[in-house]
Amino acid sequence: MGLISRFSRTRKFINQIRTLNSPLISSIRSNNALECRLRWTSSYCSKSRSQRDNDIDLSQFPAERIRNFSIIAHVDHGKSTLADRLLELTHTIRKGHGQPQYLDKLQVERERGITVKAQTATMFYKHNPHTATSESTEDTSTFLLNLIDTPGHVDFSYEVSRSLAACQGVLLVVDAAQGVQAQTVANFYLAFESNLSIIPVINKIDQPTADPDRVMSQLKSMFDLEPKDALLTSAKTGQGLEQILPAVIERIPPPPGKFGSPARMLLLDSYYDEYKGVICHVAIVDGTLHKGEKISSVATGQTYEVSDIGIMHPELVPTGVLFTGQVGYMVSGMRSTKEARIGDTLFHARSVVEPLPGFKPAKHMVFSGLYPADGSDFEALSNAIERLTCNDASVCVSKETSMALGLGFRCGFLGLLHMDVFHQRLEQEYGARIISTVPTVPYIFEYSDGSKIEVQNPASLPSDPKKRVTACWEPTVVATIIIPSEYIGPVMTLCSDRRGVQLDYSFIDSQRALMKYRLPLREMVVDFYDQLKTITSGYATFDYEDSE
Ligand SMILES: Nc1nc2c(ncn2[C@@H]2O[C@H](COP(=O)(O)OP(=O)(O)OP(=O)(O)O)[C@@H](O)[C@H]2O)c(=O)[nH]1
Repeated sequence: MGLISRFSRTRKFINQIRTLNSPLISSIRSNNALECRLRWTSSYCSKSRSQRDNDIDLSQFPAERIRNFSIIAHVDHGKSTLADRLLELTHTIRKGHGQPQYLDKLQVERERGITVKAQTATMFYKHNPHTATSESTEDTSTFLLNLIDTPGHVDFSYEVSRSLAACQGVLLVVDAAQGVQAQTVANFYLAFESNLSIIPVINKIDQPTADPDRVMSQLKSMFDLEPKDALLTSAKTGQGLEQILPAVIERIPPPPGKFGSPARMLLLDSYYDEYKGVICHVAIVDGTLHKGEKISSVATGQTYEVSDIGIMHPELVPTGVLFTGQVGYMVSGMRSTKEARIGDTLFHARSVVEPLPGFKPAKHMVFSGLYPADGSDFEALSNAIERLTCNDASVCVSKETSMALGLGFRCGFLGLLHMDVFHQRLEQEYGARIISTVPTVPYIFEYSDGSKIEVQNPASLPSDPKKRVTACWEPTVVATIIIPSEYIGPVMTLCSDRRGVQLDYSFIDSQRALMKYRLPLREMVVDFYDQLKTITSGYATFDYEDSE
């Protein structure tokens, strides 16, 4: 379904919700919250804390017995289903746990069947190097595997690049019938540029239209990945899944790092939990971190005491310690997620360490105004936005006022789907009732005196009779489009109608073409994706990145 039509469908849904009366909304909201709380508490309380602390001895897992890997793919090629099967295979979750796409925890992810937030799960797996299959043989060693399930949609590629920083390898999942698609290309290059080991997995081989040989030759011609290295699987029927974890262990290197050095870790993600406060996901690059120790932040210079530390197995399981190469969570008395800056280096207080490279800041592509549906609800909306941005730090927020709508906020998003998901989460998780303005893209204006200004909202362009606007720049993106060859003509016409400039044009096999265009972002924000899907009968796939 087109991005924009998904958007308009949700708007319709939002309008329907607005017509519900507020006591009903608040009762739904409190029931949801209660249900989540009960689910969490029952799994958490099923064992006592000390029992769980003692259950898992992480000192058994030196770096050589750890593998950190991510699952990357185009939208809907089966990442989350595959992640489920691997969690079942390693007994991390029960088979038939009655909750498909286990790691897609948000309500919006379940309703839309998409992943928007990367999730990590630690698994333990007995591997026999001689048989390359596992379990119950004598010469086995147990490995600790950290699996990171990532979103497929272009708007959330920021989540993918962050996840890859904690990994040494990836499973590149490709649908056996659809073959390589636009986000397969984008994700492959993210992994390739990070020097990660890439294991191609051709999934959905159970489909009648599956053609693994064609996909293998696409992988060879586009990415130089050898056909013999591809694993053929069906996450639906379970076929071929037994080869995956042995391949992860044998083909992905263990995490590097210095065991004896002071603790140094990368802050991968953070979110706010009502009971525990700020929970940070960290990758321990060097050294060991125990509960009770003090850590400092390179970004803020603040020092904190670690009050809880452990792994996601797949829920939070305290272990009291994390060693070099391990990925887990840490609670340290940070009061808000603003203190937990994603990409920050945390280290043993009073030690001297080299900061880790961190991440590029998220780039906001579209902006929109958010106003309370009822003007008197401004405070409630303000609270809801503040709480949600604690769990989605990639949104930027500033206050603004509109003549018609009163006091509100201008928010920057990574793309239209991200904006839509943020709106939906505000309504579903925080019961906010909002009116949002038409999305805009940021323009840069230059004045006759040489000064420049970035304007996200046309209404806020200052008019100063003493200064003349001499130049104006609009943001552009580089779009990658993959289409069956019969649609090349109409797609070229669409792109040139939208002021696109062709940058590349090639064939990925006898039936499919790959085109690259530089396009003004504004053209895409309107209805480009819907048009593209319409003129290609839904066969086009599309990805874009900022062209600067
Ligand atoms: N026939 C078949 N269907 C599959 C297989 N694996 C996954 N699916 C289905 O494909 C659809 C998408 O699967 P997901 O696991 O949600 O895909 P995803 O890549 O995680 O999707 P995003 O998170 O949105 O990027 C679901 O309806 C799955 O049931 C498979 O091996 N065979």
